[in-house]
Amino acid sequence: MSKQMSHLDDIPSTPGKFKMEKSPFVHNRLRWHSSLAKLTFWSFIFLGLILIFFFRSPSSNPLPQDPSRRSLRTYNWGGPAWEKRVRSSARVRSHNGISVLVTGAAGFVGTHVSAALKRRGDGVLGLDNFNDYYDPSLKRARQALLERSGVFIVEGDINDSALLRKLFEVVAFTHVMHLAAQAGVRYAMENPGSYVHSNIAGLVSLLEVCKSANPQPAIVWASSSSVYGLNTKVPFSEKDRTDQPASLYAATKKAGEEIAHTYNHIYGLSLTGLRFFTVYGPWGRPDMAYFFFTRDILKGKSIPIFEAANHGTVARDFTYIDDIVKGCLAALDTAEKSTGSGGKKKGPAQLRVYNLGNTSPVPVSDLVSILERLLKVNAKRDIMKLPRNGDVQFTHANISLAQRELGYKPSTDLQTGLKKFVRWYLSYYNGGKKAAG
Ligand SMILES: O=C(O)[C@H]1O[C@H](OP(=O)(O)OP(=O)(O)OC[C@H]2O[C@@H](n3ccc(=O)[nH]c3=O)[C@H](O)[C@@H]2O)[C@H](O)[C@@H](O)[C@H]1O
Repeated sequence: MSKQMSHLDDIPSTPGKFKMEKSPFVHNRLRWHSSLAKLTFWSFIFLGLILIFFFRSPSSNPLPQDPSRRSLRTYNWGGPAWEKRVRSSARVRSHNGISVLVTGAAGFVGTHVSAALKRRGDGVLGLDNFNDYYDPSLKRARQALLERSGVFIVEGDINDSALLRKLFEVVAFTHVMHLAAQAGVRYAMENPGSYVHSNIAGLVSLLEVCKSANPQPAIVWASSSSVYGLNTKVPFSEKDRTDQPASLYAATKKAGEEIAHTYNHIYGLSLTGLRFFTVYGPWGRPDMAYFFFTRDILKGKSIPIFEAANHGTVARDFTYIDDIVKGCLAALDTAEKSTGSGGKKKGPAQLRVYNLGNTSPVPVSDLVSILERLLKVNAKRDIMKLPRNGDVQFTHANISLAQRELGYKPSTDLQTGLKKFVRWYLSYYNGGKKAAG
């Protein structure tokens, strides 16, 4: 940079000043031409550097502002060796096993579900775009974990229809576990486009390819407890209204449920939406409160704890990851086949929605007390008004439908689940001497 500046400094500021040189006119012209050439040359270099910096550098902000940056990324896929890996990962190794494409496989729930399916002998192929919504090194660590158990994660975006079509050409997936999404309720105000890109456009892109696949797979996908929005009747039942979302995140998940209805109705796709309630546990998401509270309590930083009007309690039906995994597997196992083929519906197909919660909401302040005991550190509590940017005051799942039809029975209370999370957290970050991002 300073070198370029010195070249720029060599150029006189006005041509008039230039003519005042003592050297003869011709010599001056030659000097002028060579200086112009140098200026042009360095300008190109400078521009080139700016462009390289723009496209290559990771954002200094951990949460990128421009969702389209993600779709600008190109991924390498294809070729005989790649296809061999895809086939081998998706190969069913148990009697009556299923072959599942897991989108968002390097994500929190995706990693746990992929590992569980692989353990019981199902074929599993992962797909993930490894975006930098939160520390991608955590996603890479999850990928390494899955690789050791024989799950290959294809690097790509669900909006890449050509890639999705290729995957279905190589493997006749019986099921899709669709967990790729832009998560987080508060971040939706910062980067609304990323929610539309992943949760709406991405879902449609995936369903388009599924509807044309032959055979069509059955699809189980992640909806959210946030679809209950501003409802006040508790516990939340699947029969309750879901037309008052409090965040764009919730609105895109609600839209997903309507889109699922459409693809089920027109093309005979078998679709099951799972409304997850604040899932937590080892290998979790650093953008979630229990995770960054742990990091900040350990650092001695104060943590913002939300409180509703008139000191009202804010509570969540925190649900442990192992319970969620059981619910996901049960949803896959009870999913009926899609009925269409070649993009045409042949008959009515299954369309389901289930709450997967814990049925025992815990105030956020109690969550902090449990963390204090487990970490043996007092938290610096900064009590704040619940922001009006997507948060709802409480969630509480009625799980009787999932209990009846999926045999879903959560068995981990928050104290037990957080103990397992803290053990993982300390060994992952302190064992490896990493700093939590
Ligand atoms: O069930 C879902 O469908 C969603 O669950 C999760 O959302 P939430 O339940 O909002 O989780 P999370 O942010 O961990 O806040 C937990 C609690 O801490 C409170 N909270 C939060 C932040 C803070 O700074 N202070 C605070 O008190 C906050 O008010 C809340 O009461 C997923 O992130 C989301 O992707 C989606 O899957």
